[in-house]
Amino acid sequence: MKSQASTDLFANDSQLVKVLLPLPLAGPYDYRVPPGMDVWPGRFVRVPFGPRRLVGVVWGEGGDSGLEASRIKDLDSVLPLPDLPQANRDLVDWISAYCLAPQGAVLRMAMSVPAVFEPVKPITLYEPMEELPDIRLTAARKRVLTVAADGPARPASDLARDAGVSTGVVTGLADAGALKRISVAPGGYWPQPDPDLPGPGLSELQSKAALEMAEHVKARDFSVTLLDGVTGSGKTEVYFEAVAESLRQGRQVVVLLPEIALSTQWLSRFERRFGVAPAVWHSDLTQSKRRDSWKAVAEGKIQVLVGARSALHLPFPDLGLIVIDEEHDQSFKQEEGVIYNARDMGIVRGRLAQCPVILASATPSLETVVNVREGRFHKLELPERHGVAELPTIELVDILKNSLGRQRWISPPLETALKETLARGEQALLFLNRRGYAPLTLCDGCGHRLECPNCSAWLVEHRFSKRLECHHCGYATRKPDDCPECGAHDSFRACGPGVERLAEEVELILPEARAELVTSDNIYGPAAASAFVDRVTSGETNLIIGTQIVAKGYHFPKLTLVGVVDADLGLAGGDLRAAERTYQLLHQVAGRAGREGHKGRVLIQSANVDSPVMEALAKGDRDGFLEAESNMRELSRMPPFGRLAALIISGMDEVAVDRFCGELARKAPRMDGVLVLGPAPAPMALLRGRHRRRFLIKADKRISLQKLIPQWLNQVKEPSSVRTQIDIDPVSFM
Ligand SMILES: Nc1ncnc2c1ncn2[C@@H]1O[C@H](COP(=O)(O)OP(=O)(O)OP(=O)(O)O)[C@@H](O)[C@H]1O
Ligand SMILES: [Zn+2]
Repeated sequence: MKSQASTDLFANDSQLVKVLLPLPLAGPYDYRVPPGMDVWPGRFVRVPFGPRRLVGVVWGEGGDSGLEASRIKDLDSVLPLPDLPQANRDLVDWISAYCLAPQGAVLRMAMSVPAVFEPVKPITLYEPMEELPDIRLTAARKRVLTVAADGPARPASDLARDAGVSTGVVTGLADAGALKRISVAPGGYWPQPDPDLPGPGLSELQSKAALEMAEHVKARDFSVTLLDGVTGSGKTEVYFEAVAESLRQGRQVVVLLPEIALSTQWLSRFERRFGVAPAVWHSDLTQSKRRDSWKAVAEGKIQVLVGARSALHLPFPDLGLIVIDEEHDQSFKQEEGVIYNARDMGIVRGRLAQCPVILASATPSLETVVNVREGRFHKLELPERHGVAELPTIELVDILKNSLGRQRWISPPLETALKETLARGEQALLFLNRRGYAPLTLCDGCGHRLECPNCSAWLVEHRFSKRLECHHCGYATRKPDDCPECGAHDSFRACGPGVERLAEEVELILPEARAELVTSDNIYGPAAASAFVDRVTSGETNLIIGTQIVAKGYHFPKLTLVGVVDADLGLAGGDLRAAERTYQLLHQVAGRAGREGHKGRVLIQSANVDSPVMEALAKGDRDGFLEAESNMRELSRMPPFGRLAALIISGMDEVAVDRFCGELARKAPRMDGVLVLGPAPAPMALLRGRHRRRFLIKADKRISLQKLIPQWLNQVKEPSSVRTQIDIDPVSFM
């Protein structure tokens, strides 16, 4: 096989290569390179696979598969695409080995856009003629010509939109010879961000942090830096300077953000700093947009891309910087398919690509804090809010003492604070991390609870959509008139609050408030998110009632009060990180208050006001809290001081699942430094109709779970009706 650099021809024309296909297969397959075809590792190739033709990636030299020569098939063709870069291929191998996922399943994440690999139809663009023919010019036509005059060749639809005319006007101008038609391969238009536009004047501390990060970028070497700054300290503005430095170096940047589809304020801030919007990557994009973006990344035309965790797998040929914003966020963990953590794999990607990684957070994860403490990561601190803004005061409201009225969830102190805030013309946020009207509906007659038929979960009432929904599998049904258990009529009672029910209470106590519900049910894409931002900024909305989607990132100058309705919600499950996560979420949401000029106030309603997490929140003692958490984890040898993995065994046939679990339990590794817990029914013992059992494997740091687990699983044959999922470093214990 030829390497990209060398052009030596092999004497043997029938050389073999390994090709990895984006299928959940263990490894690559051998193929023969037909005479005259030129391939090397990283090339995208089309190959026969059974009756199908599939696109895969040349992974290396073949020939050790032991297959008979006659059974090895020829490569079909080479695709006219840039190579999948070495760092991406290394990342596939790394994730596969670390997460114990089939290589092909990992590759599929890098090839998630099928349209990239299909032949493309050219599209027509329009640009002005050098000389205008003598034609009749209507106002509409003039507008189109003005728009076309400044800018690149564009599709008719773009010109029509910018000129405020129909596309017919554009094509009419082309027919009349006033615009030139050019036919090009689709690819989109990628304006380049300008690093040298004047940024905001940074404070001394901000500049110091920015300079240091820029130095890491200049070094063109792997490093990890935690940008640890309080909410509203300007972390974004500061890491933008590292982005600017990478742009000056002519190298690409990827920024991972949770909930990118909702981050309209981030996008406009980027545009203010760099003159143009960045490329974005998330699941809301159309197929053609995804195809264009994928290709533009591969061709180096996209300089800065911001996206959800899947952006990590895009084929950046020359990555100069990786930023992981809100690094502590649990949504970086992918829980389906290949189970991996994009924060951790982002760091691996940085090492493989030899580029710096910046982690930004006001509430860094314990893992990251320990990595800083042990000297593996650098740390830069921004201990103050930008400008005159101060951190808000945080008060706990003991709901055991401030008894709530029947069917009421807003305590008297919170009610008073809300009234005062709105009366001053300021804004408030009521936070309750629960969608819908009520989390539980039960029959007053017999106590029967409405449950999902496919999951171990209660059905959640949604009054606006007039349905009962399962938040785990999406099952939805109308609320029955009669109890299916005892037949009582109209006997259902809603138990507990969701945000919809809170909105009802707000209407009762604050009828004048201009309240708005913000949950993933009503704000689900960029357009809805930016309309929401506009309503708050303009003051049309003065009271936000929202779930965790409003907890982070937003910056509303007049928002001065945050009320947390039920601070204990996240503590219920009691898993390893329940307290840490609660701290992070509540601190983030508290951080929305008082971000500009007006002092902020936060009221946290809890039945556990004496718990360490609530006390730490009220005192603003993040480091003390983390220290105590860290000590506890160290004592119990839990991550990051020990290793943890979970096995989730599931299937439709409960007996088969239990039998398989029993066999696994008998073969479970018994050795020093390893503890296997389970099998136990998962908290979600039934999910989408599948019965689920869990094993937890806890081990000392010196032990490789990547060796131990396959050795264990290989001793027991998995029945075809059962599925085993491996979750290394689990964050969800459901
Ligand atoms: N030097 C500066 N000059 C002007 N505006 C600034 C400066 N630094 C920060 N800001 C503004 O202050 C606000 C808060 O900054 P930013 O959102 O970057 O903070 P953050 O640290 O990311 O906060 P959070 O963690 O709460 O999201 C933004 O509106 C930002 O534009
Ligand atoms: Zn369900």
